[in-house]
Amino acid sequence: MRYEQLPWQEQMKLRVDFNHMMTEFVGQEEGFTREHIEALAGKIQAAHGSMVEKSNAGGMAWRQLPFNQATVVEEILQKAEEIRSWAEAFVVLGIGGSALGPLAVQTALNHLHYNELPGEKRGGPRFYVLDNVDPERVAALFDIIDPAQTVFNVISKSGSTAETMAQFMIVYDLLRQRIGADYAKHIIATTDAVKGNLIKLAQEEGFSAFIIPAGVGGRYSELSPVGLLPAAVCGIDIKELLAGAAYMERLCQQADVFRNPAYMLGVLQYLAMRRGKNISVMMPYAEGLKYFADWYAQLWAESLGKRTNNQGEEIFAGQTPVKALGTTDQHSQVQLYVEGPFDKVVTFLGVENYRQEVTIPRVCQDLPGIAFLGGHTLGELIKAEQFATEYALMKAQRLNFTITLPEINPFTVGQLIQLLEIQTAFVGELLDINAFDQPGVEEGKNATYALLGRPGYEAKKQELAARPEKKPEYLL
Ligand SMILES: O=P(O)(O)OC[C@H]1O[C@](O)(CO)[C@@H](O)[C@@H]1O
Repeated sequence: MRYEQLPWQEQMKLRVDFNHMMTEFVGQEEGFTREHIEALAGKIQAAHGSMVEKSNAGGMAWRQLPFNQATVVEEILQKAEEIRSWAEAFVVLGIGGSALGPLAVQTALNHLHYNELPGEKRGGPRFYVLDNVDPERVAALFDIIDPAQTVFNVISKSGSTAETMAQFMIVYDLLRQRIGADYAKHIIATTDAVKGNLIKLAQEEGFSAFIIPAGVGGRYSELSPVGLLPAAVCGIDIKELLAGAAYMERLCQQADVFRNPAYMLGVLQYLAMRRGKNISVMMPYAEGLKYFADWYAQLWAESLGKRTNNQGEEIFAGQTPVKALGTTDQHSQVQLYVEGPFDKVVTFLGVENYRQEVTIPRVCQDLPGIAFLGGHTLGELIKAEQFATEYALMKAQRLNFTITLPEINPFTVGQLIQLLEIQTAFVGELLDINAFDQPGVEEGKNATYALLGRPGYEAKKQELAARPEKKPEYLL
């Protein structure tokens, strides 16, 4: 059934307003018109065909996650219930897609001061994500948790990421010293079924493991056990999260290409890139969606930032993601967006109904400059500010569009994740690049291994030793 033939209740519960993308802004240099889209019809159809082909060949296994995890979801719920029965803290050790998704979903769907709530109100263990090896940050965490009352979820698709495995080794040693034989119940691995060191350790040491399915890369893994276990441990309804993602996936499967919201969002970004907009600002107008900007930054940068296309031609593709937050960054970045270079597109993530409301009291009524605020709610204020910022950008002919969630809940968050992942993959097809690898990070990893004396990296170590001394210009 075509998207528009779906009953209105089934039509997309996220609304996408192309504030200044598809509107017929004739005469406005920055507007796109339907003609721009239709001129790409052949390319859009080809990209769609390639998406279907790759999906059918199992290349986009992440698209099936909303449908094929019933068994593992039950296992996760059971494990979460056990952890919630005794653990005071749950710590994710991971980085990139192994950390940003859990952080984004936790922030969206739990109390914004979840860790500070009293235990009976929190209902589950305090939640921490350790996604760096800054010694001060790692040491600081151990100042506020008791390892004997903590579960550490080590998440690594490769099972070999230096940062995550270094954190693991610290925790592994500390737990064995502090707790002894039954330390294993304090560690849960989420990793590949066969690749890497982590699965081997789990099997040898007997700690629980959840598997990241083959074909699910880190930045596309939030709806796998990577995100589902931490969410379930913190009391988030993971079945609703998957239901929302399933809704969006079905919507994108049913809609024809020109009505597919993920595809259309992708086409507009593609058009913008071709017009030199090499910066993509993600600006949620909700504290709950703040870390979605961080999650999306990796998804967008690591998927699309590629030197060559599938033909081996050097194209240096990609768009620089910028994390912003409304209304906060109206007072730090919007000046640039309204008056600076015509080199960016702004995506607003709006919310129809905030889950809490606060009324501004009618005080200071003798000061007209602020008295007008009295009686309004903060929800009215933040939505007015969002609209005003969209308007200011549009007036300055700056490309922007808005994705609006009716409310932030597991269902809409699941939709948003699936929507943005499909959008990203589709732009990868339009650019004719591989959106699922990240060759550009290997050099840094290898240099790190060499500097730390990893066996087999001696040649790299010599190369590094021969490097020209880095002399900042001002020191010459
Ligand atoms: O889950 P892993 O294999 O530890 O990788 C962590 C992150 O590092 C990267 O591989 C980049 O180095 C990301 O793609 C990934 O999300």
